[in-house]
Amino acid sequence: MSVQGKATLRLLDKADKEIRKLPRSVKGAVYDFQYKFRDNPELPGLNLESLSGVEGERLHSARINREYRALLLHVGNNDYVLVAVRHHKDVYENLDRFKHQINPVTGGIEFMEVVESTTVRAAEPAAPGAADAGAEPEGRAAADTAEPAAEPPASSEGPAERSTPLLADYTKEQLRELGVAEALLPLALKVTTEEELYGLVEYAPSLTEDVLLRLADGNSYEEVLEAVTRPVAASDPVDPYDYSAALARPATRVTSEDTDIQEAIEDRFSRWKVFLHPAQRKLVRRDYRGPARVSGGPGTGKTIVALHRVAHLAQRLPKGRNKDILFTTFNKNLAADLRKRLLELGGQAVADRVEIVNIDRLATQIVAETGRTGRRRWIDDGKALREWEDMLTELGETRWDAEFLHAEWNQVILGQAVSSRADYFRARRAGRGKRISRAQRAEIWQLVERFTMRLDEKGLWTHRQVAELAARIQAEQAMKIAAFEERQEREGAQMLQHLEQSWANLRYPYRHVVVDEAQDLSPAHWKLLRALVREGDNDLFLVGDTHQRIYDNYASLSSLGINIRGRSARLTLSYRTTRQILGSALGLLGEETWDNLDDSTETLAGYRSVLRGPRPDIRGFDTWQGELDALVETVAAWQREDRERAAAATGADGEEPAEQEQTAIGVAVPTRDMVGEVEQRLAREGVRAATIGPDGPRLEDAVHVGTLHRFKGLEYQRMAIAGVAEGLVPHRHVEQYRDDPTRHGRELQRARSLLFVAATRARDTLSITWHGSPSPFLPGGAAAGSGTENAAAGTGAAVDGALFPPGGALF
Ligand SMILES: Nc1ncnc2c1ncn2[C@@H]1O[C@H](COP(=O)(O)OP(=O)(O)OP(=O)(O)O)[C@@H](O)[C@H]1O
Repeated sequence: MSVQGKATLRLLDKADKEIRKLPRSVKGAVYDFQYKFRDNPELPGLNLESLSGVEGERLHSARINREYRALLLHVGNNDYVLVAVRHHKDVYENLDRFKHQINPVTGGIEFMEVVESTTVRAAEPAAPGAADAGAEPEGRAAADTAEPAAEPPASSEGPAERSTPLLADYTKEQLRELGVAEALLPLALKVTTEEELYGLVEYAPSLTEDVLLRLADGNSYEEVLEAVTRPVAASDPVDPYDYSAALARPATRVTSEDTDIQEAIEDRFSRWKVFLHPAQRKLVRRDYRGPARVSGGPGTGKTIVALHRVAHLAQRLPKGRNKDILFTTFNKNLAADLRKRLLELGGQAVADRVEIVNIDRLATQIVAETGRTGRRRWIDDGKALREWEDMLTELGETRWDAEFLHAEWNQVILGQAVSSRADYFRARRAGRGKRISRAQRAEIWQLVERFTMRLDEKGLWTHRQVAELAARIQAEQAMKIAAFEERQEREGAQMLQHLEQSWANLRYPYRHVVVDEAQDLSPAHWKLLRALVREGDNDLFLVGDTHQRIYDNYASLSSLGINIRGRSARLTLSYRTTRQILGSALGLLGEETWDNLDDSTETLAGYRSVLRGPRPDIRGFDTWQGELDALVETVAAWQREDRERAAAATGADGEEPAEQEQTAIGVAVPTRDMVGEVEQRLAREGVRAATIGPDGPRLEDAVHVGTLHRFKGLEYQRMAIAGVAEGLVPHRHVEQYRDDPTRHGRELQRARSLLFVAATRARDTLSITWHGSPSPFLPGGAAAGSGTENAAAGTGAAVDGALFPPGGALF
């Protein structure tokens, strides 16, 4: 080791959590320590030494202050990785419990603490004096097990159950093949209770944690191998002694910048920015020979992958000032959020190269630039339908009704970006029910032409119309480019002399297009995006989940010139939702099948979480007023609890809690009227509330109230969904489509998705309530869990006794 050289000091996954839990004064000392260490690790005051005292051992300790020590792995040269910060009393005894290895399956560096008495260890804070209240998932998990309504404590199990190890069906060799850390194998095969298992995985490497919880969930060896281990296995042979090579592998979850440690100390650290899961990292960095798609259940980090992908592509652009990357999504407020987060992730240099705009706005800009249309006013579907009705009345037309024509125009003509009568004769009408003849198609086409002229004359248009027009404009542009390039190839230099300026400026606007929330885009949107970027390597990158489709847009990408075959991947580990919420939310999806944006089906197989918390609470009331009263009480109680927890986290010496996170609470209801009522009631009880509008929440620091739609893409620690009643979820108006089974089925599926989206916004706590009769989407037991308006009667749902009940069984 060179004595004069400066050192690099990185932070290993999970060590940041320990730092965040430390009292402020200790954090200050860690802050000074990392500066000094990087400048000169040999500084005498730092006492850098091999922990065992044996020369050449990798695990070192260094002095942070009188009481605390840093545990460091020496990787090679002056490269160190900070793996833990501990009180000195917890460092020097029983050294054998600290283990590190290069995982032979993934090739990543792992550090762990093997604690025999796991149950006790799990309940302790990371270090003496540390505040554990604001802790990240593990901290939450430990606290949550105290809830009486949650899983029964381990001690309630009978002696017979205690003695059978949870993973008795597996061999050491199988666990090893799945990537469980060698040092934890004996304990993993010994644990007999859920508590012990959680104690064990708290300080285990992430892969071990994921594998063990999945097996305990009842998944088979093969399933875990497929869903968890294979996606992160090293692609090259692993040398278990080469720590430098291991440091560079995606499986080593380590920060790259020195400033990351500072951010962890200052509570500005965002894990998503640095600790990508190896499966996420692979998707971000890969070179794709064409369009690629990433799917995955809610909270699996699709948006995070899209953000990193954009930053990765931006960093590889040739020097310049053009915005060569388009990053788009469906909603305006989500585009604003992406802009903020990309800046946070990549800084101004990256943000300057990226156009971030929601898809409809992009379409509007493209149309406006051509000057083809003049000033127009937007109308929504309701207003467009009234225009149809007026037109048919004026024409005395009775063969077709307005509702049918509007749907045909939206779903078939605009929906598939059909731009000529001839194309309409050929258009697929899948999902439209009633068959129509060629002569009838001719009649419909004529009426649609009349209708669009009528809107033109009145200066009106719909978003779908603009998307279709923009797609047409851009497709014409792409054809011109192709013609130009063909000519250029034929005529070469000769042609350049005769170039008109307009031809010389022909180019695709973007080199790369990245799309978030892909499930909600319409065929016209896809046609537009396809024409904005040259077909080729890394052209289009899409992330989305069709289970979360909440607008009436369906697309078959391959029929739109976007071929993702062989370039599709799925993320399966949720970073947002607890296992309990995830299981219940999956139950809301029923037995439906979902498409994969490409004429085939999509599943959520393997979708899982390693976080845990209380089971969702589901309650019924006789009337909406009774439900409202309970809702307000719940929200007030959550706020009280969070205030008390924050107060308890204040150190004994009055020191501020180390991690002060404002608890975010969301309240979703099915209708706009209910939003108003909830907001008023909360305000009356002195709870600060704000509605979520089209641009997002009107106030950050308040309880957010909105319709189910408005919660798309958002995230809350505590989430209440009220009014999940018959007639409201799904809304009774879907019954008007009873005679058209395809349409009816589609409307029902969308309503399920909407409830699924709202339920999966919750991180820790989820409450679902209803009045009258429960929504048919709530599993059968909902009615049995019903209470009455008389307060305490509303009880949590009956709980299945299984250790980790399968998805959907939790209600
Ligand atoms: N590698 C990671 N490390 C830490 N946190 C992560 C990671 N990946 C994602 N997250 C966190 O998980 C949460 C969900 O991520 P994200 O919003 O990207 O998921 P999503 O799949 O797009 O969700 P949805 O489909 O529900 O909108 C966020 O809080 C995000 O910061």
